[in-house]
Amino acid sequence: MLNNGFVATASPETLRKTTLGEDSISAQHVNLETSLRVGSKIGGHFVMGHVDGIGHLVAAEQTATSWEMTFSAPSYVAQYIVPKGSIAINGISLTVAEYNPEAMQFQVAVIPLTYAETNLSQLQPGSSVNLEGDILGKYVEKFLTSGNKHQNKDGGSFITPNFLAENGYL
Ligand SMILES: Cc1nc2c(=O)[nH]c(=O)nc-2n(C[C@H](O)[C@H](O)[C@H](O)CO)c1C
Repeated sequence: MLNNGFVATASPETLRKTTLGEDSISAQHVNLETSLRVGSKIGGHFVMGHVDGIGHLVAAEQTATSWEMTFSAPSYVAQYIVPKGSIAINGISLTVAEYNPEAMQFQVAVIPLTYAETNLSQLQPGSSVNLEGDILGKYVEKFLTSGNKHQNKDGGSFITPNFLAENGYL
């Protein structure tokens, strides 16, 4: 800890996967958030801080009530994006307004509070951002692709597409 801040160590994995590894990172503003307390209200979705990959701002358009920002995402992040689902951009919990799977681009509507409090306001077309897909999608993917490894006491798999659909995951 310093008097006016703190120092963090970035591992090689972090430098590989996030914008912290880019040459242009120095002197940039960062978004800070204290950890969620167990039992407190959740204002967005579960942001783990585990960045999956880097995306880019494609375009930003100011409307009467928000900034509509379009981002591109690499395929390994795009696979977790669903319309009206959640995504973390630079650690900010945001709702996906629209998703274009062919272009691997998605849009978010940034409200004035978020625009004022985060570094989204400093992005220019082409700026890189850290993307984190919703962890719920990662668990669903794991269960659906892990075959019969997850068995109930009778040897059958209890996680089936029907089970997930009935419980609101699909
Ligand atoms: C789920 C969610 N979605 C949006 C959104 O679609 N657009 C937006 O501008 N803000 C959203 N927020 C709130 C932001 O996460 C919050 O304002 C910032 O993290 C600053 O605290 C949240 C929590």
